[in-house]
Amino acid sequence: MLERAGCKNTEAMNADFLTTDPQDPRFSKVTHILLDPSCSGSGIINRLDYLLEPEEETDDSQEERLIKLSAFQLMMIRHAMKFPSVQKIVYSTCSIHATENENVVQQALSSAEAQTGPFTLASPHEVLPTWRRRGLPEMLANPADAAALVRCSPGEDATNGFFVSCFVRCDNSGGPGAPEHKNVQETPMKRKNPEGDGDNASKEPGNKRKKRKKKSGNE
Ligand SMILES: C[S@@+](CC[C@H](N)C(=O)[O-])C[C@H]1O[C@@H](n2cnc3c(N)ncnc32)[C@H](O)[C@@H]1O
Repeated sequence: MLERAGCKNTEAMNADFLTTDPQDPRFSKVTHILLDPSCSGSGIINRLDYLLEPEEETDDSQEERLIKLSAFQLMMIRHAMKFPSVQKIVYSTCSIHATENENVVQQALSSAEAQTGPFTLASPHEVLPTWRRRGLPEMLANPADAAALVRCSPGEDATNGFFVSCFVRCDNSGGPGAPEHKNVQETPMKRKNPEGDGDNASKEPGNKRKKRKKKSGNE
């Protein structure tokens, strides 16, 4: 796949990212990390879904699965933040659930690794600025951060459901490289309805569509 994409300066590794040592000299020049980890895949619209019998999945079991996935996703971001030269980390999912999206981003921003980096969200003008649908403000400690997040809503954006965020290491000095806002707030998680009950989420057809066969993740 890398070859087909024309990548010339890449080396594929078959390894568990969480077991890689950020201090390994091989990674000392890693400046950018693209993290697209396993997720629920709830944003993927399968046009053949209607042929399958919906599998009963209780709200509790779905919630439990999302919580497990989000804990893993958060671990991946926190691990990425430990790489000494990393300047930019893009975290994406093909999930429509705030549990795997805004909530993970919020927890990552409040993590010890983000404070140490320090890392914050890239400014909205650096993250697909012309894309209209942004994150869910009501799921974030600082609602203004929603503008830095990108959402794609199946059925509304002619796409599958997708979510993109971008963490950047900020300049501690407050100099030209410093981002406009810092992520120093603790996380008052708004998780009563983690699937997003705000303006954008309530319009997401993916939240309403019929239950799909349970998958372990979109791997
Ligand atoms: C959503 S898919 C990525 C799809 C990829 N971006 C593409 O376009 O083909 C998630 C991938 O993360 C891999 N993955 C899950 N846990 C991992 C880990 N701990 N270390 C490395 N890769 C992992 C899965 O095997 C899977 O290939």
